[in-house]
Amino acid sequence: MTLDRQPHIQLSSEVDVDYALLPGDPKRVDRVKNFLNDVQEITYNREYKSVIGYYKGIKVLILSTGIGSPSMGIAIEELKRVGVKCLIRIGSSGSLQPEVKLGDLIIATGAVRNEGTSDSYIEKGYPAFADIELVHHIKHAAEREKHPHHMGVIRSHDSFYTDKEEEIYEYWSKRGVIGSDMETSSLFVIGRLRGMQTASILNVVVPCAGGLEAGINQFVDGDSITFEGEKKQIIVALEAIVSFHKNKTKGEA
Ligand SMILES: O=P(O)(O)O[C@H]1O[C@H](CO)[C@@H](O)[C@H]1O
Ligand SMILES: O=c1cc[nH]c(=O)[nH]1
Repeated sequence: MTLDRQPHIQLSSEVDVDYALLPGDPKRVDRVKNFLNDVQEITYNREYKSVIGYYKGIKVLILSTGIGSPSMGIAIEELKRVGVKCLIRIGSSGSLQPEVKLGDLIIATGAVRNEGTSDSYIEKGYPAFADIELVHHIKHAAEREKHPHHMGVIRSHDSFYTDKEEEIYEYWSKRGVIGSDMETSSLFVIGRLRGMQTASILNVVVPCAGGLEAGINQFVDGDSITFEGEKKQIIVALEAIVSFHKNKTKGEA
């Protein structure tokens, strides 16, 4: 794989794939493998681990993007250069509303741009919002799975441990924001600017009332509720790709 090999993700256009799932954690890439056929491990450079496989006959790339928006931004740019068209983040998140429970899924329709990476591209007035067509397919897939899910605006941030975290969470919670992560807003903004279709499905691993460290530690240790949420998030993302693809290619045959 040397032709136009990208410096960080270490992939080239030889991957020849339209769809990518983007977890943050490289370990999640291995867990997605269980849902795919004909899996091929491709690269592992820095935080970027990639595999390719097939789900119901459709070729899908899984690439981890690490923690935070700078590494997400790099991944998007390099994926664009190798020809990927459609990106779905499968991330973990905190809840900002009591009805959004551990292991529930959040389908982000938009995201508050509290990260700095998208600012290096375009002024804050530019909205971070998901591709409506993809969201439609994700919503229907989540309904078919009968898994609790919530649609709404989330907040993407750059830090966990400032002196104002409680105030910040309360501020956005009161304004109806339902969850928080670190990459969704940059995915929506940079992806849109580069003409890609993007969406984000988040598995809630930190409860609304707090307990950040405990929540993330339990998820790392394989807590059953949040691991079930992760499985559902993977199935929903893959099923959404299948129906999106069918709809796109309808009438082409
Ligand atoms: O589990 P992932 O997808 O990495 O997502 C969340 O987890 C990390 C922080 O613990 C951040 O990347 C955040 O967005
Ligand atoms: O607030 C939170 C909780 C979990 N993960 C995040 O990125 N943010």
